[in-house]
Amino acid sequence: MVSKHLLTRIYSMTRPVLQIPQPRNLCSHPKFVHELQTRLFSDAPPPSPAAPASTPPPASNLQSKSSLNETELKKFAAISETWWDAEGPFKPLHLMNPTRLAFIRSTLCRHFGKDPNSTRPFEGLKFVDVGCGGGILSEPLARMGATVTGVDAVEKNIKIAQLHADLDPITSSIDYRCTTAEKMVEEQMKFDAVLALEVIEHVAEPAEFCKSLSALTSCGGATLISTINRSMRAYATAIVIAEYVLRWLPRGTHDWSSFLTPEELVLILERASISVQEMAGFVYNPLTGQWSISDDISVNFIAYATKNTE
Ligand SMILES: C[S@@+](CC[C@H](N)C(=O)[O-])C[C@H]1O[C@@H](n2cnc3c(N)ncnc32)[C@H](O)[C@@H]1O
Ligand SMILES: [Mg+2]
Repeated sequence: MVSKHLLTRIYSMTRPVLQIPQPRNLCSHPKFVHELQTRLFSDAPPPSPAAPASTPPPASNLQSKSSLNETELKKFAAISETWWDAEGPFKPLHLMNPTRLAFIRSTLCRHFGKDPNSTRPFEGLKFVDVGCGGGILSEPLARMGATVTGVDAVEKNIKIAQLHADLDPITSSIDYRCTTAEKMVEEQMKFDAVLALEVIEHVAEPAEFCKSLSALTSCGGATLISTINRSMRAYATAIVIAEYVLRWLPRGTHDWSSFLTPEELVLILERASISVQEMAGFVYNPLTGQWSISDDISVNFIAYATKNTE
């Protein structure tokens, strides 16, 4: 286990050389709880009158509840052509895919009473892959028999996803759309399983986003969300090592302060009427170059949750 002290030393030694941004230390801020609540729940009550006057909430909290974060979307638009380059910026997702698919297959087969040994266990089920990017996840889900809708806010991603899916008759059935979860809620769309993998850390309003995911999930359906923990270890590995040392991802891909801890994710899902049933970590072994499922949720983690009945 890497100590916080050691990480701090590595950080202070490498920061001037690699020009790594300082993580915003929200935890030490006296109004941490309120700031966090404002960020997670835009309907959070104001701080108590006894507390010193705070600055007004950012404009985004006062305007629409759109999940779009233009700065984040520009990052993905800039690298959209590299989605299917297994050695490009999405290499970590390509490497992680078999492991996360194993978790999805196992939890969803249990949830829907399907045979995990079948080649097409998801036959007859409707899935939506929110923030599907180039379709790295949508395609194997379609191959496992699901009727898949893939949605992404970046038009270029959808074009790449469609082009790639059209190469195979099985995946060409995927319904790709350039839209958002909240717009699909307006269209009253429902799915047996709603998946948003590695997306929540890039959206504008995580709590509202979860409410949209919940509204898209049918009664008795399942929701799967994966993301990165807001931990010192995640800062050291997912940002410093992945972006600045190994340069797997373009610098600035991830903003540490946008990460959610597993506890925060459980809380915002609970408020969206979704109960987390199981969580697992994904850990990377640099010696084998492979990811595996683990109890260690300190960096990458996934939550399998079910929609509460009304
Ligand atoms: C890190 S990628 C993950 C892609 C895919 N889910 C996977 O794991 O292979 C994040 C994706 O979310 C998309 N995205 C970001 N914000 C979004 C939003 N508010 N609504 C829909 N898609 C969004 C980005 O365009 C990008 O393709
Ligand atoms: Mg990410």
